[in-house]
Amino acid sequence: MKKIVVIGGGTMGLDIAQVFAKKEFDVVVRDINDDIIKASEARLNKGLDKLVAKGKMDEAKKADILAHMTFTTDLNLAADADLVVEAAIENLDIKKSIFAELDKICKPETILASNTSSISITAIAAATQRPDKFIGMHFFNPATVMKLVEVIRGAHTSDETYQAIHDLSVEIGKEPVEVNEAPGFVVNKILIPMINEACDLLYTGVASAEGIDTAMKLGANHPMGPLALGDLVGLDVCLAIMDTLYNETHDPKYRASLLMRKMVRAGKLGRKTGVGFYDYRK
Ligand SMILES: CC(=O)CC(=O)SCCNC(=O)CCNC(=O)[C@H](O)C(C)(C)COP(=O)(O)OP(=O)(O)OC[C@H]1O[C@@H](n2cnc3c(N)ncnc32)[C@H](O)[C@@H]1OP(=O)(O)O
Ligand SMILES: NC(=O)C1=CN([C@@H]2O[C@H](COP(=O)(O)OP(=O)(O)OC[C@H]3O[C@@H](n4cnc5c(N)ncnc54)[C@H](O)[C@@H]3O)[C@@H](O)[C@H]2O)C=CC1
Repeated sequence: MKKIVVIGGGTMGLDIAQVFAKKEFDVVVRDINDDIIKASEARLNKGLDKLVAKGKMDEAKKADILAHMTFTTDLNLAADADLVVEAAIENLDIKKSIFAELDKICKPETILASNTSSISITAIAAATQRPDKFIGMHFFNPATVMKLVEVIRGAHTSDETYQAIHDLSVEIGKEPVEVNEAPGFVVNKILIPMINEACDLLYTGVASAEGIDTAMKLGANHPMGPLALGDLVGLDVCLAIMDTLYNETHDPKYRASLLMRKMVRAGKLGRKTGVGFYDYRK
């Protein structure tokens, strides 16, 4: 495997691309317009500069990573890719339309992977003529730091495709866990309802945001509190995951918190919009 295309240069796409580029794969990041692509490239430069300033990376490695990355709005650059990892927004119809197009553009051997947080791999794969070469490759935020990759088999994923993505995950320094398709897979089935519960605690006035987060940090030894984590993930992503869990199971325990939905409607998505449960604009 040599050339990898990442669809979406947002929170996850940019970090995933960086992980591959660090291991010297040729990576293309594709997003929908020039402004977003420029902002994504600027975020990459800023992030790498920070690592250099902290002495965690030297200038030569930074230059090497940049040399392995291309930013574009042109999906046709995926024609000769060995792998495409999609990290666009958490919406089935959008993912299906992206993969229907990729299926026509990419060479027949290209593996198509989605970084979806919760959506059925089988449902997305149905937009293509190659469901055997379709798989979930689910990274965790921040993807440059978190060790896990959930490797998710859809109904038609071949063993060959599974093995290729398992081996690639090991090659980039991650720890793969094999997962059979189910809404939310493993981590998000547990983690996102916890964030949802934290929203309800805040909504019902049981404790302040700081109080809830401090309680979970000190009482459960979590590295960050659930509300701060919701802000890191993005409340739009959390809400999309809760809605998938609910719509797939109709189990009321997965009903999204009214506060979470209200905040998404208000555009308070967390770090990416500058405001969520906390204010990041300073
Ligand atoms: C929604 C989904 O589908 C799935 C998901 O992703 S769910 C979310 C999963 N993620 C989590 O649960 C994250 C929980 N939080 C954590 O693990 C930690 O708070 C954290 C890794 C984010 C930060 O860790 P921390 O110890 O508080 O901060 P810090 O000391 O600054 O960072 C630890 C290391 O990560 C690095 N780091 C932190 N954030 C980083 C980033 N965004 N980019 C690059 N490096 C980063 C730091 O440089 C540091 O590296 P060293 O160990 O080499 O010094
Ligand atoms: N935020 C998180 O913590 C995690 C998110 N995910 C999943 O990763 C995916 C991306 O999430 P985020 O990066 O958080 O979202 P984001 O909102 O930060 O970024 C999404 C990006 O996709 C772009 N995009 C939308 N349509 C596109 C298209 N047709 N082609 C190319 N780019 C397109 C948007 O312009 C945006 O830049 C989602 O499926 C999400 O569920 C998975 C793991 C963790």
